Amino acid sequence: MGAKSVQELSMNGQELPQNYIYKDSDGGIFDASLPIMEIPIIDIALITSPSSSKEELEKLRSALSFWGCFQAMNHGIEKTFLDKVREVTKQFFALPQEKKLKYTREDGGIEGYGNDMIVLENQTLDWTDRLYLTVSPKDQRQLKYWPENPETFREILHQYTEKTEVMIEVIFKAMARSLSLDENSFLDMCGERATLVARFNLYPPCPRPDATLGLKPHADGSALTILLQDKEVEGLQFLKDNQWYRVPIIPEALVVNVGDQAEIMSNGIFKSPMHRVVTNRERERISLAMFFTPNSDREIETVNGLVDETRPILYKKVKDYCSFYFQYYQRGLRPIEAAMI
Ligand SMILES: O=C(O)CCC(=O)C(=O)O
Ligand SMILES: [Fe+2]
Repeated sequence: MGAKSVQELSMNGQELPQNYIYKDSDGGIFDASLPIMEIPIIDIALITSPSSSKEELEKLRSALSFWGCFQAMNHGIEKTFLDKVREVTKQFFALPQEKKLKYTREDGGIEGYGNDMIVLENQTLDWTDRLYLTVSPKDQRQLKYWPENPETFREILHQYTEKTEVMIEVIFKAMARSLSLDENSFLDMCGERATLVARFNLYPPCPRPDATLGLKPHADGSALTILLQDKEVEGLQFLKDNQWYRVPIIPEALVVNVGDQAEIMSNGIFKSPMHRVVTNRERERISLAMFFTPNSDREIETVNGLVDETRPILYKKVKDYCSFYFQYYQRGLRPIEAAMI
């Protein structure tokens, strides 16, 4: 890692480096008392079978068209297991710095442990350290970046991967059914070797929550993202009609959001929502995002059945979307705009 980790900066308690500060933040826009979001709650058990509850499917369609996200409950992953995932995440970041450096991201690489990647001069940096790992397909795992400490880290991540994959399949099938499409429409387009990437995020306490962001505003480049939030510390916010909303914590729930590639596949019916993470002066926050992304050699386009005279096609075909994603992200631009017709 070139620069110091955010964790080290946080522990030093010195003046914040200038490149973490938003010059136009105007004091206080990030930690203003924003409204709490009335984020829809979807019962996954009710959308699992082909004979799913019509009502719950309609709720899903409406949640993803309005907000682009929901809290998943009753998803089949034990509460105690989610706690274990949070625990190993915290334990990893709590290791002494020299132990974590073993997993450091290489220059020009994406996987591994590090802080915000610098792709632009004058970029405002995110107040976060992260560990980024491809978890599926299995033969794509680069185990040299997988922590061996805490001892159970790898096994828990492996199990969490399998559970998340089951959930993603259920959700994608239900999304298709909610639009009266064949249930495999979206999954088939993603391909058999779709990628699942785990991003563990640590947001250390920050002396200037008024002028820094844990994560700058962005929409995910994935098709779908499953997020495990910190159990106690809030920070995630979604944007809707120019207003930011705080996401409430439900410890046993997982936050699911549409990514740009599912917005494209659904011809814009499902929205890939803008979101950001604010920092906290006193407490650190962790989260784990699982990004489900079509294989990079797949052409992604609007699926059959979602284009007609009233709804013309909105997006071009895209391929290897994530390869240009970061350049846009760091400029504060939306990569999906490059795909708009
Ligand atoms: O930490 C969070 O709550 C959100 C993380 C996120 O949006 C991401 O990793 O893309
Ligand atoms: Fe995100």
